[in-house]
Amino acid sequence: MDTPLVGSSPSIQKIREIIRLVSQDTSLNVVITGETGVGKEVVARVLYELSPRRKKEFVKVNCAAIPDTLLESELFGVEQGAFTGAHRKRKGKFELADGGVLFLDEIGDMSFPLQAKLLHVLQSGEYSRLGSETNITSNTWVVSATNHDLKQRILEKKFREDLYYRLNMIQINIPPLRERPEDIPELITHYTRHYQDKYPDRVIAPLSTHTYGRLCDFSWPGNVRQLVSVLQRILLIGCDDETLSEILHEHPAPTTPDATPANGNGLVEKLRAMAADSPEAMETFSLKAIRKNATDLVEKEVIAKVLDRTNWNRTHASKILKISYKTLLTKIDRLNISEPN
Ligand SMILES: Nc1ncnc2c1ncn2[C@@H]1O[C@H](COP(=O)(O)OP(=O)(O)OP(=O)(O)O)[C@@H](O)[C@H]1O
Repeated sequence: MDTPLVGSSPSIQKIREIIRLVSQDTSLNVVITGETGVGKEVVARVLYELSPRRKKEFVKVNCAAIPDTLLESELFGVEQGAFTGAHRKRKGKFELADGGVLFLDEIGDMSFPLQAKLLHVLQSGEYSRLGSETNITSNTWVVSATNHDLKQRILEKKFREDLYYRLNMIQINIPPLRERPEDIPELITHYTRHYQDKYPDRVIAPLSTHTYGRLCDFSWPGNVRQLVSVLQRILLIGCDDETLSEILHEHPAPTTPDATPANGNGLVEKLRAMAADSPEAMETFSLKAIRKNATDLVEKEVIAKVLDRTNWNRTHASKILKISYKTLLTKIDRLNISEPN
């Protein structure tokens, strides 16, 4: 098998078992959920590689990356002369994935009108190229992935409930890496070997015990993708302790659009609490004042975290925050951030 699904935490073992069962019955559409970088595409590829469909194509479409007008022709293809510029017939991804797997990544971002068209294909088992009347029978296994909470999107009227049930016959949820830290050592071993094989001419020193410990203890907001990229950097370029602190924290946290208080900053909760403490104050707040308060709350949390991680080394903290030393001191003072005793 080409794609490794590394890990032996209980959740990865359970996912392996689901994959083993589902890959034998490819009439059931699958939705894979989880934060960005947890391995949704890895799971989709393993499903494909274990299924009888592995002899045909695995075709990936990123529904968020392609503008809506193009996505339709990308999925269903175009007949010659269908519109100005359609000089020749072009097969769509459905057709290319015939007998194989169509992996619809970021399905939660597909537009509502296109969702209706996709639903029609899944219900009727047929589609036609743009500009053509001829129906083509669809024989693809549709595996989708999203980091949205699709049920929430349904409530917000951004995702069709009927399509949800068509796509989501089986759901595989991959927990974030911070909830399965026992997978980290295995991932480190796997990817260290991977880079040693990939760069046979380079001397790749094993990680020091200290660095290994830091990687195992980190919370990995960008999940396995972040771990792999940090590890690659350490193995190929090397990295002292201070630089490691910087690179661990320069990665943006994942975007979890529908998740409750993102990344633990709890901002919304805090604003709610402020309102509960003083409903009158909240009522008289201008939007501008709310925005200012929100910014201050976020800034205070971020600065305090960075200062904590740098042991209150203000020079280092200002570099990480990309502000001048002087601005940092002003903010510490204004936001009332105090050094722990
Ligand atoms: N269990 C795993 N075993 C081995 N490699 C993994 C695993 N999970 C993720 N990876 C690696 O991490 C990186 C990101 O994985 P992948 O693209 O599958 O994540 P994703 O959840 O689909 O991300 P996104 O939501 O951003 O598309 C890839 O390099 C992939 O090979």
